[in-house]
Amino acid sequence: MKEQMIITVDGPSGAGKGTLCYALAQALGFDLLDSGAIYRVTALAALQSGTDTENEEALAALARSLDIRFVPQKGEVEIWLNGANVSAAIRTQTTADCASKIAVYPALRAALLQRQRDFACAKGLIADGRDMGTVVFPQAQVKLFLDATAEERAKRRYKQLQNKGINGNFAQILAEIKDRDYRDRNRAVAPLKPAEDALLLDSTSLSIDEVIARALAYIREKTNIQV
Ligand SMILES: Nc1ncnc2c1ncn2[C@@H]1O[C@H](COP(=O)(O)OP(=O)(O)OP(=O)(O)O)[C@@H](O)[C@H]1O
Ligand SMILES: Nc1ccn([C@@H]2O[C@H](COP(=O)(O)O)[C@@H](O)[C@H]2O)c(=O)n1
Repeated sequence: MKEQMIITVDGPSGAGKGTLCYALAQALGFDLLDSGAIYRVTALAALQSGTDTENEEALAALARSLDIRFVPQKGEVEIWLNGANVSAAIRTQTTADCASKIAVYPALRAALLQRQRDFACAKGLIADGRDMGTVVFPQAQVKLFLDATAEERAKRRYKQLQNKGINGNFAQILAEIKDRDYRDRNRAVAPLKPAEDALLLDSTSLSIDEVIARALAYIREKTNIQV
């Protein structure tokens, strides 16, 4: 059987994981797993259904029951929950905060584990998240940990909002990033941390193209992929 190639990209919010993973998936012709979207969809489902977001077992049961679909559409991937397109609804700050709060629960994480592993395929997979290299795909052939200072990540988010016509509050964005970092790095199960065999890539003073070039160079070094 052909070996399933998996490349993991972990790191904190705003480090540029989504941007890098999309570019790698395009360059290599691999599938893409946005695991954060799965946590966000679960958070949205909890908020919409009135599930108590402090009730670990209720959240795990909800996570097991969700019909989540990733639908490729004109170069983007739409995310559908129980028959509704929730691509925009899962990107709000409220959903992001709720996702990082419920992501601390071991039973919820266990309920989502196989759903993420099922993305591995013969085509190859780029997996974007917090625990891709440490927990979900410890067997991955290439592991990257993409980081940047909290200030730089807040600047990126601020600019991203401006590009959408939204005037964000820099201090608030920075505080939200730090809160999410703290929860993600300090939870008991699957905390955000580099896998022991991951390449650490600090993107603070690198352009997007420089990050992509370094990642591709490392992939060439670790595998027989010619890109
Ligand atoms: N190296 C870089 N230099 C400047 N801006 C960047 C860089 N990498 C990504 N960005 C920009 O930063 C913003 C956040 O990037 P992205 O969404 O890829 O981060 P992320 O790590 O996936 O965040 P999250 O985990 O919250 O989804 C985007 O607007 C993106 O264009
Ligand atoms: N593998 C993952 C991915 C995400 N999370 C949690 O979900 C939140 C939202 O993730 P985004 O990447 O879409 O911003 C994130 O803050 C994490 O708390 C996770 O725990 N594990």
